[in-house]
Amino acid sequence: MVKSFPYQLYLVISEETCVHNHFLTVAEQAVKGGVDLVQLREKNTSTQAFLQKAFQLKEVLDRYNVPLIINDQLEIAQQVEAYGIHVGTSDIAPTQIRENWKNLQCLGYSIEDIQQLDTLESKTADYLGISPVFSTPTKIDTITEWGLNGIQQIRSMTDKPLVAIGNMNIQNTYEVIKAGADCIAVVSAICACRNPATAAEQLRNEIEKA
Ligand SMILES: Cc1ncc(COP(=O)(O)OP(=O)(O)O)c(N)n1
Ligand SMILES: Cc1ncsc1CCOP(=O)(O)O
Ligand SMILES: [Mg+2]
Repeated sequence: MVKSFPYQLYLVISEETCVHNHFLTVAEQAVKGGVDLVQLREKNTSTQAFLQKAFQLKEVLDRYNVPLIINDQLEIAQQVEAYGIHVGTSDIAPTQIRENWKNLQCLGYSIEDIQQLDTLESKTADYLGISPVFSTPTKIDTITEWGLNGIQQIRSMTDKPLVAIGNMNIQNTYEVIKAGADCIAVVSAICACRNPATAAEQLRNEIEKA
């Protein structure tokens, strides 16, 4: 379990969302621009291809001491010795993950409705993903669009680190941090840009203003 969560700019990446550059280039440039945590989220690849990408990405991130989180897939996360895993309500439960991965360092769990906060699964997580803060075409199978009020409400109910995800960009980062998020997570705001380093730098500046 992580004792602290010093991360503020979290890149959630897949090969298909990287429009202009190879995903490994995007990850490296984003880290140079200020990303301090990266999640590999491959939804449309075979297990074998996911595993290969995870090894490749870990090799890049290790050079910069940036931790790797794997989306959904416990076996892949363990095989690549990732820093952690992120799961949601339709995935393997956090309590089950803890039982099966003894030296897991960081477990992220998506919060999709307010009742979930008062569950053992949420309490087992190291950070909570506010999912989504704003609706986004990148993930359409969502339940609650939390908005700024939702962040404030969740902030008042838990001391866990809160990661804001869903249509996060340089226009809304400042207010989302002010509302109580500790970290922002992005796909398109970095992966769809021609210059991932500049995109990350601009997001970082907004975080630091708050
Ligand atoms: C940081 C972060 N927050 C939320 C999510 C969404 O996870 P989940 O609800 O399991 O949905 P999928 O990503 O699996 O489609 C996330 N991946 N990362
Ligand atoms: C993975 C995920 N979980 C909640 S919203 C989302 C997608 C965020 O993508 P974008 O940053 O492009 O809106
Ligand atoms: Mg999931």
